[in-house]
Amino acid sequence: MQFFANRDPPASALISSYGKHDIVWMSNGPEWRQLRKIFVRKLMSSSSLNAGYGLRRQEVREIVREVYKQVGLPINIGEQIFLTILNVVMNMLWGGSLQGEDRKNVGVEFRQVVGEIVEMIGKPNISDFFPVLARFDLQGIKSNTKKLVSWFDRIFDSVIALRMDVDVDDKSEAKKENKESNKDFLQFLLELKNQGDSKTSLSMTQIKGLLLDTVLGGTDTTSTTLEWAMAEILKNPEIIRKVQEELDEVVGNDSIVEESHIPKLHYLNTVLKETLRLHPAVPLLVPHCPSQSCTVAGYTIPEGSRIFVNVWAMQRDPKAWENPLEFQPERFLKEPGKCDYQGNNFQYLPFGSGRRVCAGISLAEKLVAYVLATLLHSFDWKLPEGVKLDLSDKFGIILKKSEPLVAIPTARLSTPELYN
Ligand code: HEM
Repeated sequence: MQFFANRDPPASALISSYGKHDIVWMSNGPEWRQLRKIFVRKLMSSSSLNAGYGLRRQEVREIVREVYKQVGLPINIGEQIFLTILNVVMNMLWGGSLQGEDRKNVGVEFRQVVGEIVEMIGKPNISDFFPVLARFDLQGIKSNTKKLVSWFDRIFDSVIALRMDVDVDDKSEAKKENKESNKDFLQFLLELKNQGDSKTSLSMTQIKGLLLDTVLGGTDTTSTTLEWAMAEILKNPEIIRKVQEELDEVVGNDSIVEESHIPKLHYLNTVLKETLRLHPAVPLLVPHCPSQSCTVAGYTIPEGSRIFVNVWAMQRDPKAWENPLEFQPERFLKEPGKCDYQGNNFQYLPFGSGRRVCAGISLAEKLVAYVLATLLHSFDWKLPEGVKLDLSDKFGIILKKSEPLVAIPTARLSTPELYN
């Protein structure tokens, strides 16, 4: 329903969206359509995703090398996965990634700042419920969010300044040609800013809004989903056996997983669907806001209300799902077409539905499956001695595990060269 395509950002999100100059929080209208079109066409089209495979592959090989170095030791899986996803996202945005010591040190700081911003956006804020109190910022949510966003702002300023410097210095034909074929998202956005007409031009604020959307929307969601998937798999030895059997059949244990294998990994794909059913990364979606009063199932929804769609509860509803609390990937094998990620079935909406459906589904689907397949194909996993698996969650706009998942990897491929 198009009435529901609006947003009503809380005070914290007004800051993290540079004043609604981004895709996630901007109201439905021509400016939002333009930003979303740029994002989807430039970053999420099949040709862009195919062109970016080399970079994703490089980062996935890096996590394999990192984990291999720590075989036999307990590792924080969510942290490792976050660093990989962050590098993939940064590569797409401005062609940079964190390597060596920075991968760990700066990457961990990034994770902390992303986590804190997400926490500020999800935290109930008195200023949102009683606008007369907004200027007092009683819980310090606005001032905290400002501090966190300025951390990102400094990074964006420095990559943008560097890019502009390079542009001024370097106008040679060869370099221009090279740049044309390797244009990353930032380059494309800066060109739109400089060359676009009044309809297509972008402001610097919108550019930063798009960068922050991609970092915030793309990293914590995907890495949290992967951490849940690994936790559910570790709890169910029969599931890990089936996934590895399929991997050995499709990939073989003298070879490495490639993204082209993913469509053939039917069982693994159902494991991901089931993970997103029980642990939807964004359990209440991003709040919607009807642009006019309307009636839904006999209830009047007044214009301007803030609507939370509880997909967490819908995806556990016993009227819609058999044994809803059990992790049973097979349920998706019975009717493979029944639940897609586009929100066509209202019992299953992990990415939302309609106009404001997640703009990053095509990347999320590829990346999550590729990382999970690689981790389970390259390693066996077990919990440290005496540790009990904890599957409780922590409320927030992103539904995270309350305790980080720590597990011990063992190598399972035929030769050490496959870990290079
Ligand atoms: C498993 C991973 C992911 C999940 C579960 C997820 C889920 C969601 C959900 C539920 C929404 C809100 C939909 C609504 O309000 O109806 C959303 C919006 C959005 N997501 Fe994702 N997401 C994921 C990954 C990504 C990635 C990788 C990116 C980009 C790199 C991304 C970018 C966005 C953007 C830009 C929006 C705002 C769309 C709009 O308001 O028009 N997401 N996502």
